[in-house]
Amino acid sequence: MRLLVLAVGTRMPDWVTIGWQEFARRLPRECPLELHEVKAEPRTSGKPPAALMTAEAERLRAALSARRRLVVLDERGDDLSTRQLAQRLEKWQGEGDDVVFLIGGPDGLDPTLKAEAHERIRLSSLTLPHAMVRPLLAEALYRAWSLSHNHPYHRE
Ligand SMILES: C[S@@+](CC[C@H](N)C(=O)[O-])C[C@H]1O[C@@H](n2cnc3c(N)ncnc32)[C@H](O)[C@@H]1O
Repeated sequence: MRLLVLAVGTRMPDWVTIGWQEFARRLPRECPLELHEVKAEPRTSGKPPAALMTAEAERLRAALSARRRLVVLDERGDDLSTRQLAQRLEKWQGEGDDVVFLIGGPDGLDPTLKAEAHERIRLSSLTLPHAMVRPLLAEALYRAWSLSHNHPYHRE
């Protein structure tokens, strides 16, 4: 199983890239965590947020492969404990599909993408900056993997 994070926005600040890499590189070869970025629509275009999100959704869809489980990161999604996330990862691994985690841009994700997703999860009830979600998600996935594999990073 591959874990792919598909995110709106390129040219992230260094702290985002460093934070992402810090955790993504810890995942083992049999469960790699990869990042794929699509361009955000320029916020200077004067387009309304819905039009910006539609354009970004087209780019996200173009980057999606056919056989994958789609998980949307959304502040209104389901709350998962680390154990629940670990159980999800184990289940997805058993099903054999790659898992794609979608992170929206500054205005969020187009509602049609949210509707298409198999799951919607949140990392907090707070609205987080989209850039910050990347390292937080990488850490959460590494922690969940650690729990499943009895790795000292997270044991219960
Ligand atoms: C600034 S937020 C967009 C907020 C926007 N008002 C909305 O309704 O989605 C940008 C992206 O970051 C992610 N995000 C923000 N807060 C999150 C949270 N608490 N949990 C999970 N993902 C979050 C989502 O993917 C969202 O599309």
